[in-house]
Amino acid sequence: METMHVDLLVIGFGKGGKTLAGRMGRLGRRVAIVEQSDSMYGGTCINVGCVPTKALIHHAGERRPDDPPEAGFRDAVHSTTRLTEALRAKNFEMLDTVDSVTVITGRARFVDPKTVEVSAGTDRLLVTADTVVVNTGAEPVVPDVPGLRTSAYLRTSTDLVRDPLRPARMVILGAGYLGLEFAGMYRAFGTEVTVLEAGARVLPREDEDVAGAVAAVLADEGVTLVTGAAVTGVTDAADHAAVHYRVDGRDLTAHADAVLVATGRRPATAGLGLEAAEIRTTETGAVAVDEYLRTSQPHVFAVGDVNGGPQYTYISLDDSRIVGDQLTGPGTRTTRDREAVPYTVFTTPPLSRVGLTERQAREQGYAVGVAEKAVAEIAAMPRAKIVGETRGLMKFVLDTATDRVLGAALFSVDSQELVNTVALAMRHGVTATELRDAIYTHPSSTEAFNEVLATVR
Ligand SMILES: Cc1cc2nc3c(=O)[nH]c(=O)nc-3n(C[C@H](O)[C@H](O)[C@H](O)COP(=O)(O)OP(=O)(O)OC[C@H]3O[C@@H](n4cnc5c(N)ncnc54)[C@H](O)[C@@H]3O)c2cc1C
Ligand SMILES: NC(=O)c1ccc[n+]([C@@H]2O[C@H](COP(=O)([O-])OP(=O)(O)OC[C@H]3O[C@@H](n4cnc5c(N)ncnc54)[C@H](O)[C@@H]3O)[C@@H](O)[C@H]2O)c1
Repeated sequence: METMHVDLLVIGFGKGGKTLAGRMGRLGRRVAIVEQSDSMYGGTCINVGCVPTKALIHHAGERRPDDPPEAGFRDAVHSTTRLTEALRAKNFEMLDTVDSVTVITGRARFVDPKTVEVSAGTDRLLVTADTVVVNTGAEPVVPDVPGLRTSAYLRTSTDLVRDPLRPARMVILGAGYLGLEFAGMYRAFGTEVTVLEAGARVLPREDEDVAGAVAAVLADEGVTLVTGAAVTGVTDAADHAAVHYRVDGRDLTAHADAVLVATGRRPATAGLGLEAAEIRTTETGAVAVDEYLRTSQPHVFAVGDVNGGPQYTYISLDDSRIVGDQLTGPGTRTTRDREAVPYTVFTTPPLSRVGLTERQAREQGYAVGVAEKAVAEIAAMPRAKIVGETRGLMKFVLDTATDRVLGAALFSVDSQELVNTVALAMRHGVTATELRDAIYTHPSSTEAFNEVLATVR
């Protein structure tokens, strides 16, 4: 069997791992990065996650009412596929062209703490390394519902972003990020969408008024949202699936050409041989790490979704900064440095959040002030009217004792950009009054802060 030794071995071509591989390779270290699939160079985000979903959502928003749904959808999927192919090729090239970096296509598994076997078909390669970084991402959870796992109509987000055939009817299990983004996007392409959520409401982590505003917009678009739904079984008929569920003591059935599971993603550790390397995992199956992202083996780190942290591309990127700091810097950076990490659910308009919800702030005993306004009523934000997207609301949660911004929920056009300004302000101690009285360009969405932050009560 062939063998090789490297300074750094990265398992999985995700955001954090590829960034580290490039950084260390450019410093002249011998690096190997292993990716199990030649259609995944660059990882989940660019191939089957953030980028294709946001591209499809963009195309859905560009549709005119008289556009034929079938052609529009096919064109959107094809143009998205061209985009992901180009990004994948660029990602591969960015590492492949660094002299000391070797990209290996195959599946990796630890055989002992310092040795990893890579297999591709009948080929085997043994790689030993001084440092190993596990970056294998996460995979969809398929709930144990009778008939679901064997249904011919079961789909994951990965299947859907590559499928040019638009289902006429879709049932989505789960009303989290994935469920709501796909619901809005498919609905805009003309699909009849039913979302079955087990919890009492959509986006259970958000304030009730915010989640309610998102639900109202989706319902207005024609999405059927069922909360408190216990999915009891799936049966395949000749040309569709029947999804059975129980809500408020009643047994109901929804019919679908595709059943999308959007019930969370779990760290991808199956078959990695973590036991052979004596690398500990958590109760949820994530690779256990300390605040420096070191595993129970001091020379092995885990970055990105696989370490059980928040599942966002920019967290995987930040993980790579922490490990990079361990490998070539002062080694002081940790996950505890993270403050006010924002996120966006790409519904239309998008919902962006940072910091505490109003509920959390009250539970934590702050002297809570709330500044809130419906987008349609913000006179100082003509941008919403210019682009014809006046739905949504802006809400700030403030500490009236210190004038600090504790959190924000921005359900509005451009909020995926706005939230970064609020997060930066929170991190650097900019007060609510300063944020309110700052000079913003016109016409922009940010200038809404002048008006909304003046409504504090
Ligand atoms: C549909 C969808 C939409 C999303 N939208 C957003 C968004 O808008 N914004 C955002 O920030 N996040 C979004 N996310 C989450 C984001 O994609 C992930 O958090 C991020 O990609 C995780 O990156 P990672 O570095 O952990 O690894 P990944 O990018 O997941 O890479 C892991 C790689 O490891 C490979 N691998 C696994 N096991 C092995 C093995 N044994 N051997 C070799 N290779 C292996 C896999 O093939 C994969 O390529 C979305 C996710 C999904 C599914
Ligand atoms: N815009 C983004 O940043 C973005 C977009 C998509 C995905 N992601 C990432 O991917 C991860 C996975 O997303 P997700 O939406 O699948 O997970 P999620 O955890 O956000 O939501 C899952 C939802 O499914 C519900 N659920 C669980 N089991 C169920 C069942 N049996 N029947 C009905 N409902 C059920 C839960 O109550 C929850 O509301 C997220 O944690 C997120 O970090 C991010």
